[in-house]
Amino acid sequence: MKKTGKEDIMELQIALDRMSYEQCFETLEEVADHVDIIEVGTGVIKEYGLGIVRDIKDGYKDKKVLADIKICDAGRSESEVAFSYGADIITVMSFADRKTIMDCLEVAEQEGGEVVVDLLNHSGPDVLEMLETIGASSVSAHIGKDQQGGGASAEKRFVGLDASVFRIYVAGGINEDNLENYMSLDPAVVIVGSGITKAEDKKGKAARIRSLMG
Ligand SMILES: O=C(CO)[C@H](O)[C@H](O)COP(=O)(O)O
Repeated sequence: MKKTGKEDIMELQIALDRMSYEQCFETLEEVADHVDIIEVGTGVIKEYGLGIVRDIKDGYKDKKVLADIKICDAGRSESEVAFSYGADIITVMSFADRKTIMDCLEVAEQEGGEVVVDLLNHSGPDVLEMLETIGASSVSAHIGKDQQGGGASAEKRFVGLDASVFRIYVAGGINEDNLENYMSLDPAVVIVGSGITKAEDKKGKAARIRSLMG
């Protein structure tokens, strides 16, 4: 998949994290109409296995499903397995070996899928240059759960990240009140987890965030 430009419509990705199998489906029943991509979170996959990715894809065939498997080694086999369970998109960490990331990209190309390189804690100019060189087109400007509240803005944390080079996903404690802070990165995809899943009215919250995205 190649990078996208400003002509594309910004997409909303719901992140299903720290939830039971049943809660994932209950949440999707409420919010699916308002989201483009369903992320099956790392912890959910650790608890229920990749079978839940298959079950969600079976239930929501018209949505893209991202398996947030955060690959850091054995890129070829890990990505082959995730795609075989119906994932449309997988994740690999930017600190992984260049070969690991390249193998993920190669498998995705064969499968018609997408690889998002997660920039968590590792996003310097050398990293971005390497990713561009090897043909990675999607990256996630991700502020991790344990980094949130640190004060640094998304723009300051991801200096040099260019939306004309990469299809940018933004993630990390995003909600309707702070969404604006991430817009300077010119994202193609906004990832929201707890900002929707912890709300009383999840459907309303997803609709509101979607409307704020323009
Ligand atoms: O790991 C993630 C993305 O890679 C999380 O799913 C993402 O940070 C969204 O969750 P939250 O909005 O609750 O921070």
